[in-house]
Amino acid sequence: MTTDKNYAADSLVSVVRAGKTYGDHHALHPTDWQITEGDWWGVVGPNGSGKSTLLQLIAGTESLSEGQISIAGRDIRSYSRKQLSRMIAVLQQDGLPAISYPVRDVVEMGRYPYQNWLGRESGEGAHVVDRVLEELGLTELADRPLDSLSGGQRQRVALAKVMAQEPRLLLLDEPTTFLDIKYQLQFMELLAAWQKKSSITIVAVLHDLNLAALFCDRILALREGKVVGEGTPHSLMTGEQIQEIFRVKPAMVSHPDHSVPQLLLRRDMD
Ligand SMILES: Nc1ncnc2c1ncn2[C@@H]1O[C@H](COP(=O)(O)OP(=O)(O)OP(=O)(O)O)[C@@H](O)[C@H]1O
Repeated sequence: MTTDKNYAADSLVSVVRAGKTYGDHHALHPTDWQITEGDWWGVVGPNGSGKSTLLQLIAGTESLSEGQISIAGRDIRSYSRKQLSRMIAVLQQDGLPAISYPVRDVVEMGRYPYQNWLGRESGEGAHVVDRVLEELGLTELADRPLDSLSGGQRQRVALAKVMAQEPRLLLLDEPTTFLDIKYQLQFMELLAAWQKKSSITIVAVLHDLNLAALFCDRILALREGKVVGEGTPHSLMTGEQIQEIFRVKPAMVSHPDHSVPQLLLRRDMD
């Protein structure tokens, strides 16, 4: 195993001058970012600011135009796809299509990185699916086809599938977009419980800044393909910085239970 010299000892992910260009358009300008193992990062920014691009580069599903990304001290390009999927799981905003597969079968697909070419797995693996179904309250739905579930239940199954994958790093791209407020909160609490138990590292692109402030340890803000802020919710979510990043003037309040900054939108009174 080759160890990369830019790798900080406690970094799970090391992003060094990493950039992505499509034609002559810089989707992501050269970016530096260190993600410490066990942290929960929120990635925020306006539409088209490069959030998904950054996530895809870390997931290894898009190739770098410049710079380097290392996962656990090794250049991402040196991993096979199967090796990467034992380390990294990705969940999109509409994590699973409404197909007629039973819930259990879908969650079992998360075990693919651990199966041999016959689709079999040795050791503990077989129990993982049962445990995950139980933890996410899906045992009773295990035999139901996915297309008979609500969008919120389906996103919970998508979470179960990535949990069954047992990754060290979970990348989420706007995972709560299609969920109502109850399911949004439930989804984030399930993530929080999982992180507490397993010290998994989480990177979540979130449009909802209030959810980001409630759940994330740290926030990375992008604008026009560049990092324009990085820090704790307290340090990043000030009225001035929100205005700088999003070009809206919010009213900021402190959450009455958790003392984190929360944002209220203001109507344009002019
Ligand atoms: N495959 C592609 N080909 C060409 N341009 C792309 C491609 N993917 C992204 N881009 C461009 O790169 C820029 C960043 O896109 P990206 O999807 O990373 O932004 P984002 O912050 O995730 O946006 P949103 O919040 O709207 O999802 C945009 O201008 C987008 O049009």
